[in-house]
Amino acid sequence: MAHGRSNGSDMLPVLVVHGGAGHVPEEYQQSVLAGVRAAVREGYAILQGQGSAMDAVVAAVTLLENNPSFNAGLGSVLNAKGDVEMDAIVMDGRDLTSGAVSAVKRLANPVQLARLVMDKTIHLCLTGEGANQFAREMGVPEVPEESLITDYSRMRWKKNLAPDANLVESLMGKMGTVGAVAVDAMGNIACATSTGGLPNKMEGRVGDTACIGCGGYADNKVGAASPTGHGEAIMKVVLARLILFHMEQGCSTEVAADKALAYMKERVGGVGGVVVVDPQGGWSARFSSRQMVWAAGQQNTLHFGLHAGEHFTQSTDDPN
Ligand SMILES: NC(=O)C[C@H](N)C(=O)O
Repeated sequence: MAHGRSNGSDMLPVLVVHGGAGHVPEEYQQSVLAGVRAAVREGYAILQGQGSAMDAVVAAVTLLENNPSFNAGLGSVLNAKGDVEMDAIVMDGRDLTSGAVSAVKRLANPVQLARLVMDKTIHLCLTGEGANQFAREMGVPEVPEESLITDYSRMRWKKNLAPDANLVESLMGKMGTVGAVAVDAMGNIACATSTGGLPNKMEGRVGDTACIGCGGYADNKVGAASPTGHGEAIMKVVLARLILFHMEQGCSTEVAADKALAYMKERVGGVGGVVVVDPQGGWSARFSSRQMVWAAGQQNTLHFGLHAGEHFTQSTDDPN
Protein backbone atom coordinates (compact mmCIF):
# COMPACT_ATOMS: atom_id res chain seq x y z
CA MET A 1 0.00 0.00 0.00
CA ALA A 2 2.78 2.33 -0.92
CA HIS A 3 4.70 3.76 -3.78
CA GLY A 4 7.96 5.45 -4.51
CA ARG A 5 7.85 8.12 -7.20
CA SER A 6 10.00 7.51 -10.24
CA ASN A 7 11.94 10.73 -10.73
CA GLY A 8 15.54 9.89 -11.42
CA SER A 9 18.37 7.53 -10.61
CA ASP A 10 18.68 8.68 -6.97
CA MET A 11 15.68 6.37 -6.53
CA LEU A 12 17.98 3.38 -7.17
CA PRO A 13 18.66 0.88 -5.78
CA VAL A 14 15.33 -0.36 -4.44
CA LEU A 15 14.08 -3.66 -3.01
CA VAL A 16 10.48 -4.59 -2.10
CA VAL A 17 9.44 -7.86 -0.41
CA HIS A 18 6.16 -9.44 0.66
CA GLY A 19 5.28 -12.20 3.08
CA GLY A 20 1.99 -13.27 1.50
CA ALA A 21 -1.56 -12.05 0.97
CA GLY A 22 -4.15 -13.10 3.51
CA HIS A 23 -5.08 -12.43 7.08
CA VAL A 24 -2.46 -12.61 9.82
CA PRO A 25 -3.80 -13.53 13.26
CA GLU A 26 -2.98 -10.82 15.80
CA GLU A 27 -0.41 -12.96 17.64
CA TYR A 28 1.72 -13.37 14.48
CA GLN A 29 1.63 -9.77 13.27
CA GLN A 30 4.81 -8.57 14.99
CA SER A 31 6.82 -11.60 13.89
CA VAL A 32 5.84 -11.30 10.20
CA LEU A 33 6.56 -7.55 10.24
CA ALA A 34 9.97 -8.24 11.81
CA GLY A 35 10.56 -10.96 9.19
CA VAL A 36 9.96 -8.78 6.13
CA ARG A 37 12.00 -5.91 7.63
CA ALA A 38 14.95 -8.26 8.24
CA ALA A 39 14.66 -9.57 4.67
CA VAL A 40 14.78 -6.03 3.26
CA ARG A 41 17.78 -5.13 5.43
CA GLU A 42 19.60 -8.22 4.14
CA GLY A 43 18.83 -7.62 0.46
CA TYR A 44 19.16 -3.83 0.56
CA ALA A 45 22.66 -4.09 2.08
CA ILE A 46 23.66 -6.18 -0.96
CA LEU A 47 22.29 -3.50 -3.29
CA GLN A 48 24.05 -0.74 -1.35
CA GLY A 49 27.31 -2.67 -1.75
CA GLN A 50 26.82 -2.56 -5.55
CA GLY A 51 25.52 -6.15 -5.55
CA SER A 52 23.08 -7.33 -8.22
CA ALA A 53 19.29 -7.26 -8.06
CA MET A 54 19.36 -11.06 -8.50
CA ASP A 55 21.65 -11.57 -5.49
CA ALA A 56 19.47 -9.23 -3.42
CA VAL A 57 16.13 -10.91 -4.18
CA VAL A 58 17.54 -14.40 -3.62
CA ALA A 59 19.10 -13.35 -0.29
CA ALA A 60 15.86 -11.71 0.89
CA VAL A 61 13.71 -14.71 -0.10
CA THR A 62 16.20 -17.17 1.45
CA LEU A 63 15.86 -15.36 4.78
CA LEU A 64 12.06 -15.53 4.55
CA GLU A 65 12.19 -19.25 3.66
CA ASN A 66 14.24 -19.82 6.83
CA ASN A 67 11.64 -17.99 8.94
CA PRO A 68 8.86 -20.33 10.24
CA SER A 69 6.29 -17.50 10.18
CA PHE A 70 5.91 -17.78 6.40
CA ASN A 71 4.52 -20.42 4.04
CA ALA A 72 7.83 -21.10 2.26
CA GLY A 73 10.77 -23.34 3.14
CA LEU A 74 10.50 -23.94 6.90
CA GLY A 75 6.84 -23.35 7.80
CA SER A 76 5.42 -24.43 4.43
CA VAL A 77 1.85 -25.72 4.40
CA LEU A 78 1.38 -29.48 3.94
CA ASN A 79 -0.21 -31.19 0.94
CA ALA A 80 -3.15 -33.61 1.20
CA LYS A 81 -0.79 -36.44 2.17
CA GLY A 82 0.83 -34.37 4.91
CA ASP A 83 4.06 -33.74 2.96
CA VAL A 84 5.81 -30.47 2.12
CA GLU A 85 6.01 -29.76 -1.63
CA MET A 86 7.39 -26.36 -2.58
CA ASP A 87 7.48 -24.12 -5.68
CA ALA A 88 9.93 -21.27 -6.39
CA ILE A 89 10.98 -19.00 -9.25
CA VAL A 90 13.62 -16.40 -10.08
CA MET A 91 13.79 -14.17 -13.16
CA ASP A 92 16.55 -11.93 -14.49
CA GLY A 93 15.28 -8.82 -16.26
CA ARG A 94 18.49 -8.34 -18.25
CA ASP A 95 17.76 -11.15 -20.71
CA LEU A 96 14.47 -12.68 -19.48
CA THR A 97 16.22 -15.83 -18.26
CA SER A 98 14.35 -17.57 -15.50
CA GLY A 99 14.63 -20.66 -13.33
CA ALA A 100 11.90 -22.44 -11.39
CA VAL A 101 11.20 -25.59 -9.42
CA SER A 102 7.84 -27.11 -8.58
CA ALA A 103 6.74 -29.75 -6.08
CA VAL A 104 10.28 -30.10 -4.65
CA LYS A 105 10.69 -31.87 -1.32
CA ARG A 106 13.18 -31.86 1.57
CA LEU A 107 14.98 -28.63 0.61
CA ALA A 108 15.51 -25.72 2.98
CA ASN A 109 15.79 -23.12 0.20
CA PRO A 110 13.90 -23.88 -3.03
CA VAL A 111 14.68 -20.36 -4.32
CA GLN A 112 18.36 -21.27 -4.46
CA LEU A 113 17.57 -24.37 -6.51
CA ALA A 114 15.45 -22.22 -8.86
CA ARG A 115 18.51 -20.03 -9.35
CA LEU A 116 20.64 -23.09 -10.14
CA VAL A 117 18.07 -24.18 -12.73
CA MET A 118 18.49 -20.73 -14.32
CA ASP A 119 22.29 -20.67 -14.08
CA LYS A 120 23.19 -24.30 -14.80
CA THR A 121 20.58 -25.78 -17.15
CA ILE A 122 19.07 -24.98 -20.53
CA HIS A 123 15.60 -25.32 -18.99
CA LEU A 124 13.28 -22.93 -17.20
CA CYS A 125 11.52 -25.28 -14.79
CA LEU A 126 12.23 -28.65 -13.16
CA THR A 127 9.59 -30.52 -11.21
CA GLY A 128 9.22 -33.15 -8.49
CA GLU A 129 11.77 -35.94 -8.26
CA GLY A 130 13.69 -34.60 -11.29
CA ALA A 131 14.20 -31.31 -9.46
CA ASN A 132 15.36 -33.16 -6.35
CA GLN A 133 17.73 -35.26 -8.48
CA PHE A 134 19.18 -32.04 -9.95
CA ALA A 135 19.61 -30.66 -6.40
CA ARG A 136 21.67 -33.75 -5.48
CA GLU A 137 23.82 -33.33 -8.61
CA MET A 138 24.46 -29.71 -7.63
CA GLY A 139 25.46 -30.77 -4.12
CA VAL A 140 22.46 -29.07 -2.49
CA PRO A 141 21.91 -30.91 0.81
CA GLU A 142 18.52 -32.50 1.50
CA VAL A 143 17.02 -31.83 4.92
CA PRO A 144 14.68 -34.17 6.82
CA GLU A 145 11.03 -33.58 5.86
CA GLU A 146 10.21 -33.10 9.55
CA SER A 147 12.63 -30.16 9.81
CA LEU A 148 10.42 -28.10 7.46
CA ILE A 149 7.17 -28.79 9.36
CA THR A 150 5.97 -26.56 12.19
CA ASP A 151 3.31 -27.41 14.81
CA TYR A 152 1.16 -24.71 13.22
CA SER A 153 1.32 -26.22 9.71
CA ARG A 154 0.52 -29.70 11.06
CA MET A 155 -2.43 -28.35 13.08
CA ARG A 156 -3.75 -26.55 10.01
CA TRP A 157 -3.36 -29.64 7.83
CA LYS A 158 -5.40 -31.72 10.30
CA LYS A 159 -8.13 -29.08 10.39
CA ASN A 160 -8.28 -29.01 6.59
CA LEU A 161 -8.82 -32.78 6.40
CA ALA A 162 -12.44 -32.13 7.40
CA PRO A 163 -14.69 -32.84 4.37
CA ASP A 164 -16.20 -29.33 4.46
CA ALA A 165 -12.83 -27.49 4.72
CA ASN A 166 -12.40 -24.54 2.33
CA LEU A 167 -8.75 -24.66 1.23
CA VAL A 168 -8.72 -21.23 -0.43
CA GLU A 169 -10.14 -19.67 2.73
CA SER A 170 -7.51 -21.54 4.71
CA LEU A 171 -4.82 -20.13 2.40
CA MET A 172 -5.99 -16.65 3.36
CA GLY A 173 -5.96 -17.62 7.04
CA LYS A 174 -2.26 -17.21 7.63
CA MET A 175 0.56 -15.49 5.84
CA GLY A 176 1.74 -17.18 2.73
CA THR A 177 4.15 -17.10 -0.07
CA VAL A 178 7.20 -14.87 0.08
CA GLY A 179 8.60 -12.76 -2.74
CA ALA A 180 10.92 -9.92 -3.69
CA VAL A 181 11.54 -7.53 -6.58
CA ALA A 182 14.57 -5.24 -6.94
CA VAL A 183 16.35 -2.76 -9.19
CA ASP A 184 20.10 -2.48 -8.55
CA ALA A 185 22.37 0.55 -8.95
CA MET A 186 23.12 -0.54 -12.57
CA GLY A 187 19.40 -0.52 -13.39
CA ASN A 188 19.14 -4.31 -13.60
CA ILE A 189 15.87 -5.82 -12.41
CA ALA A 190 15.09 -9.21 -10.84
CA CYS A 191 12.34 -11.03 -8.98
CA ALA A 192 12.10 -14.13 -6.77
CA THR A 193 9.07 -15.91 -5.25
CA SER A 194 8.85 -19.03 -3.05
CA THR A 195 5.95 -20.95 -1.49
CA GLY A 196 4.66 -24.13 0.09
CA GLY A 197 1.55 -23.49 -2.03
CA LEU A 198 -2.08 -24.08 -1.20
CA PRO A 199 -2.84 -25.89 2.10
CA ASN A 200 -3.85 -29.56 1.60
CA LYS A 201 -3.31 -29.30 -2.16
CA MET A 202 -3.28 -32.50 -4.24
CA GLU A 203 0.06 -34.23 -4.46
CA GLY A 204 1.90 -32.93 -7.55
CA ARG A 205 -0.10 -29.68 -7.74
CA VAL A 206 1.90 -26.96 -9.49
CA GLY A 207 0.96 -23.44 -8.47
CA ASP A 208 1.50 -19.98 -9.91
CA THR A 209 4.83 -19.54 -8.16
CA ALA A 210 6.65 -22.00 -10.44
CA CYS A 211 5.13 -20.55 -13.62
CA ILE A 212 6.85 -17.69 -15.44
CA GLY A 213 4.56 -14.67 -15.85
CA CYS A 214 2.23 -15.93 -13.11
CA GLY A 215 4.23 -16.09 -9.86
CA GLY A 216 6.89 -13.67 -11.09
CA TYR A 217 8.17 -11.70 -14.03
CA ALA A 218 11.12 -9.33 -14.53
CA ASP A 219 12.10 -7.30 -17.57
CA ASN A 220 14.66 -4.48 -17.45
CA LYS A 221 12.61 -2.59 -20.05
CA VAL A 222 9.40 -2.59 -17.98
CA GLY A 223 9.84 -3.63 -14.33
CA ALA A 224 9.15 -6.65 -12.14
CA ALA A 225 6.28 -8.13 -10.13
CA SER A 226 6.08 -10.88 -7.49
CA PRO A 227 2.49 -11.96 -6.72
CA THR A 228 0.90 -13.91 -3.87
CA GLY A 229 -2.63 -15.21 -3.38
CA HIS A 230 -4.81 -17.96 -4.80
CA GLY A 231 -2.46 -19.63 -7.30
CA GLU A 232 -5.12 -21.01 -9.62
CA ALA A 233 -6.66 -17.52 -9.99
CA ILE A 234 -3.21 -15.94 -10.51
CA MET A 235 -2.46 -18.47 -13.28
CA LYS A 236 -5.76 -17.85 -15.05
CA VAL A 237 -4.95 -14.14 -15.47
CA VAL A 238 -1.12 -14.55 -15.72
CA LEU A 239 -0.93 -11.89 -13.04
CA ALA A 240 2.74 -10.81 -13.03
CA ARG A 241 2.88 -10.33 -16.80
CA LEU A 242 -0.54 -8.65 -16.81
CA ILE A 243 0.81 -6.02 -14.40
CA LEU A 244 3.83 -5.41 -16.64
CA PHE A 245 1.49 -5.13 -19.64
CA HIS A 246 -0.37 -2.29 -17.90
CA MET A 247 2.99 -0.64 -17.14
CA GLU A 248 3.92 -0.90 -20.83
CA GLN A 249 0.67 0.94 -21.56
CA GLY A 250 1.90 3.81 -19.34
CA CYS A 251 0.43 2.94 -15.95
CA SER A 252 2.40 3.54 -12.73
CA THR A 253 3.32 0.48 -10.65
CA GLU A 254 0.40 1.26 -8.35
CA VAL A 255 -2.26 1.69 -11.05
CA ALA A 256 -0.98 -1.37 -12.96
CA ALA A 257 -1.13 -3.54 -9.83
CA ASP A 258 -4.60 -2.29 -8.87
CA LYS A 259 -6.00 -2.82 -12.37
CA ALA A 260 -4.65 -6.37 -12.58
CA LEU A 261 -5.83 -7.30 -9.07
CA ALA A 262 -9.29 -5.86 -9.81
CA TYR A 263 -9.44 -7.86 -13.05
CA MET A 264 -8.50 -11.06 -11.20
CA LYS A 265 -11.27 -10.44 -8.66
CA GLU A 266 -13.93 -9.60 -11.25
CA ARG A 267 -13.01 -12.22 -13.80
CA VAL A 268 -12.17 -15.28 -11.67
CA GLY A 269 -13.08 -14.23 -8.12
CA GLY A 270 -9.47 -14.41 -6.93
CA VAL A 271 -7.79 -12.26 -4.30
CA GLY A 272 -4.10 -11.67 -3.80
CA GLY A 273 -1.33 -9.14 -3.59
CA VAL A 274 1.82 -8.06 -5.33
CA VAL A 275 5.06 -6.10 -5.01
CA VAL A 276 6.13 -4.19 -8.13
CA VAL A 277 9.12 -2.07 -9.27
CA ASP A 278 9.80 -0.03 -12.39
CA PRO A 279 13.22 0.74 -13.96
CA GLN A 280 13.32 4.26 -12.46
CA GLY A 281 12.84 2.98 -8.91
CA GLY A 282 9.08 3.52 -8.63
CA TRP A 283 7.54 0.78 -6.51
CA SER A 284 4.28 -0.43 -4.96
CA ALA A 285 2.95 -3.03 -2.55
CA ARG A 286 -0.75 -3.57 -3.33
CA PHE A 287 -3.32 -6.19 -2.35
CA SER A 288 -6.99 -7.13 -2.64
CA SER A 289 -6.79 -9.52 0.34
CA ARG A 290 -7.48 -8.26 3.85
CA GLN A 291 -3.79 -7.89 4.57
CA MET A 292 -0.38 -8.38 3.02
CA VAL A 293 2.81 -7.89 5.00
CA TRP A 294 5.41 -6.01 2.94
CA ALA A 295 8.59 -3.98 3.32
CA ALA A 296 10.78 -1.90 1.01
CA GLY A 297 14.23 -0.34 1.12
CA GLN A 298 15.08 2.84 -0.80
CA GLN A 299 17.28 5.89 -0.09
CA ASN A 300 18.33 4.45 3.30
CA THR A 301 14.69 4.31 4.39
CA LEU A 302 12.85 1.15 5.30
CA HIS A 303 9.12 1.27 4.50
CA PHE A 304 6.70 -1.37 5.78
CA GLY A 305 3.05 -2.19 6.44
CA LEU A 306 0.47 -4.93 6.88
CA HIS A 307 -3.08 -3.53 6.87
CA ALA A 308 -4.60 -1.61 3.94
CA GLY A 309 -3.38 1.99 3.90
CA GLU A 310 -0.61 1.37 6.42
CA HIS A 311 2.83 2.81 5.62
CA PHE A 312 5.48 3.11 8.34
CA THR A 313 9.07 4.21 7.82
CA GLN A 314 12.32 3.94 9.73
CA SER A 315 16.03 4.20 8.87
CA THR A 316 17.53 1.11 7.25
CA ASP A 317 20.26 1.40 9.94
CA ASP A 318 17.68 0.89 12.70
CA PRO A 319 18.31 -2.74 13.79
CA ASN A 320 14.71 -3.21 14.97
N1 LIG B 1 0.09 -17.99 -0.39
C1 LIG B 1 0.22 -18.01 -1.65
O1 LIG B 1 0.48 -16.98 -2.22
C2 LIG B 1 0.00 -19.32 -2.36
C3 LIG B 1 0.52 -19.46 -3.75
N2 LIG B 1 0.23 -18.35 -4.61
C4 LIG B 1 -0.05 -20.72 -4.37
O2 LIG B 1 -1.21 -20.77 -4.67
O3 LIG B 1 0.69 -21.66 -4.50
